[in-house]
Amino acid sequence: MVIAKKIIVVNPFVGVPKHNDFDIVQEELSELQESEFLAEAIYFSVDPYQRMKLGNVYPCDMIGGQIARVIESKNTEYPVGTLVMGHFGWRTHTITKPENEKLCQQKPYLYKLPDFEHLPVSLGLGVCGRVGNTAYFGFSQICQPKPGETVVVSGAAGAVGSHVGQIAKIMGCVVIGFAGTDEKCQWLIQEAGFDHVANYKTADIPTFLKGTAPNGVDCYFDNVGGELSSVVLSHMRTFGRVAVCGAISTYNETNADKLKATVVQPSIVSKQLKVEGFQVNRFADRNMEGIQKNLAWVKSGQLKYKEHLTEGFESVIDAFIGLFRGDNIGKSIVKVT
Ligand SMILES: NC(=O)C1=CN([C@@H]2O[C@H](COP(=O)(O)OP(=O)(O)OC[C@H]3O[C@@H](n4cnc5c(N)ncnc54)[C@H](OP(=O)(O)O)[C@@H]3O)[C@@H](O)[C@H]2O)C=CC1
Ligand SMILES: CCCCCC(=O)/C=C/[C@@H]1[C@@H](C/C=C\CCCC(=O)O)[C@@H](O)C[C@H]1O
Repeated sequence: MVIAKKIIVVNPFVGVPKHNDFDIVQEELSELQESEFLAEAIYFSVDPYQRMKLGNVYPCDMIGGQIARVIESKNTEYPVGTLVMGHFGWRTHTITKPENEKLCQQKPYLYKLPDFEHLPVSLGLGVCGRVGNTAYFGFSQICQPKPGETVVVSGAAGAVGSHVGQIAKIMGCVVIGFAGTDEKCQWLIQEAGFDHVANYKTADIPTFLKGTAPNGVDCYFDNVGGELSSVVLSHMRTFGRVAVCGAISTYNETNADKLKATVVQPSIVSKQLKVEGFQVNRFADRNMEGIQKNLAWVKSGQLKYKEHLTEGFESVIDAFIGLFRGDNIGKSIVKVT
């Protein structure tokens, strides 16, 4: 009999998640039924949405994607040795079957990894997974960029942001990024090929934008929301497009006054902006197309990736808290064993 270790959340998060919001428990797994398989976790994904998408019943299992290997199987489509991406949560062992898709909010719930050749399988959680698809579909479909246009990316040194900026360069745009440390800004210029960057914690943002986007911003890919985004909106060009991907600056906010909308409507009306939120689930039926596109860019060297790797099952809690301290450059992942 297999005993799985899993992380549960014991109470709703208040403000930044804390270690004592979590507990580690064991679960006895039953025998495999027809069409089920047993998967063993290799890497966990660490993502901001995990702060926002738990249900109303506590304790509950922590949600999350993982790369896992099939170690026992009663499903011919998923023989022993198959590598999968699955939304199994933070747990070492999982018994599942493809039909469980209907029980999961995340789409797709489960798929076999394509052949990454010499590249690490952990890329299936980042640049060649749903995060990569967030960048690829979110930017290309929502921003509809054209060569020569000026693109601003917030959260630029993170998993999604660093990817969006590089696609924008591939598409011939001028790319401006905002990140939270000078080290991140340096990496964005030197490695990721951004044209201009600023540390949003220390820069005079209006002056920086006037200097780097004198004719205004055509596309804004927003990962953070809040005040920074209000300033960027006021620097948009007529008919600019805004892809609202996330709002991490608000996820831990407990002061209700700070969650009231800053007045952005005059910018939207006067510049006739198109502002559209999206969730990558919308593009689930094109999941493999996006992965193959990003994989090809990685293989050709046009798309660089960086992973922020933490090791050990239990350390995933600290890696998660670290997202909100800005610990990571690129994709935060945890090697489970
Ligand atoms: N719509 C969708 O389908 C999806 C949306 N998302 C969203 O995209 C965004 C980026 O996600 P992802 O790339 O995975 O995460 P990141 O890799 O960007 O990691 C989080 C980063 O956010 C920054 N950050 C943390 N707190 C704040 C704050 N208070 N204000 C501004 N920045 C902050 C930190 O960087 P720094 O040092 O620069 O502050 C931190 O490193 C998130 O908002 C997420 O929710 C992600 C996936 C799918
Ligand atoms: C106000 C809440 C905004 C949350 C925005 C956000 O981050 C939404 C994300 C999910 C998204 C998760 C996608 C990629 C995560 C990659 C790793 C993985 O687990 O596969 C998608 O599931 C729909 C949004 O809910």
